[in-house]
Amino acid sequence: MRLAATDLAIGYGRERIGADLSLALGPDEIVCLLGPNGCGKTTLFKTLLGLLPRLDGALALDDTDIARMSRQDIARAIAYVPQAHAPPFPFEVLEVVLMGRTARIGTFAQPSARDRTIATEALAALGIADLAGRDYARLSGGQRQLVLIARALAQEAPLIVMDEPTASLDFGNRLSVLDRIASLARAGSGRGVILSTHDPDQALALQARVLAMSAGRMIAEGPAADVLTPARLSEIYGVPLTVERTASGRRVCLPAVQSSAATMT
Ligand SMILES: Nc1ncnc2c1ncn2[C@@H]1O[C@H](COP(=O)(O)OP(=O)(O)OP(=O)(O)O)[C@@H](O)[C@H]1O
Repeated sequence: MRLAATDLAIGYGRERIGADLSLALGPDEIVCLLGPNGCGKTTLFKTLLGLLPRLDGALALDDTDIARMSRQDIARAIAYVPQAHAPPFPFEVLEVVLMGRTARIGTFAQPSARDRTIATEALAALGIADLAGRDYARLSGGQRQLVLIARALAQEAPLIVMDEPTASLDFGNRLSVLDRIASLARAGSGRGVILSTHDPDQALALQARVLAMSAGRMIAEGPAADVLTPARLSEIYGVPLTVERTASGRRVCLPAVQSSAATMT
C-alpha cells in the first residue's frame, strides 16, 4: 500500500494554511515530519487521514482517491496514533487495543476470539503483554503511548501515522518508544510509518527519510543525514544549530556556539 500526496493544499474551510505539499509513504519506510510549531504538521496528518478535506491537489492510496473512500476503508489502510492523554473513564488496556479492530469488524460487532488473539499479540509485540488487564487511565504516559501503538498494530493497517509519539515522555520512555517505532517499519515488515517530531535527533537515530516543513510548505525532503545540515536546521528552527559526530559515529544536533559564554565550562 502506498500513500501519495501531490501538490496538496491544506487548511480549514476557506483558510489555507499550507500548499504545494507532496509526499509519499510506502512499505518498510519511516518518514519523519519536522517543522516548527504551527507550520501545519497536524493539519497535514488530518488531511492524509481523510479527517479534513483537502483544499487542492491529489491524495491517493495506491490508485484510489482518498476522497472516494469510506472511513472504514481508510482505517483499514492507515492507522492513527494520537498523543496519549489520560481518558476520563476507566478502560482495560485490552479493550483499548481491541478498539483497533473496529475498522475490521464494524462498530457494533462483538470482537471474536481471533480479534482478542490479535490484540494480545499486538501488546506482546510491543513488550507490554503484562499490561493487558490494567486500567489504561492509570498507566504512565509512556505505557499509554505504547498501548496506542499496539492499537494501531491490531488495526493491521499497512500505514501508520503518528502525531508526536514521544512528546511528553521522559528520556527513557522516549528511547523505548522510538526503538519500537524503528522495529515496526523494519525491512520486510511491509509497514510504513510517518511521524511528526520536534526532535531532529530522532530522525537521525531512525535513519528516516525527512520531510521538513516551514510555514505550510515543504522546504526539504531526503535521507535525514543529507537533509539535516546545520544551515537547513537553522532555517527550520530559526536559531543557529550545528550537527556533530559522536565518537561512535552518530550524528547529533546541537546549538551552534555563538558567544564566549557558551564555551565556558
Ligand atoms: N480547527 C482549526 N481551525 C482553524 N485553524 C486551525 C485549526 N487548527 C489549527 N489551526 C491553525 O492551523 C495552523 C497549523 O496548525 P497545526 O496544528 O497543523 O500546526 P503543527 O505544525 O501541528 O503545530 P505544533 O507543532 O505546535 O503541534 C496554526 O496556525 C493553527 O492555529
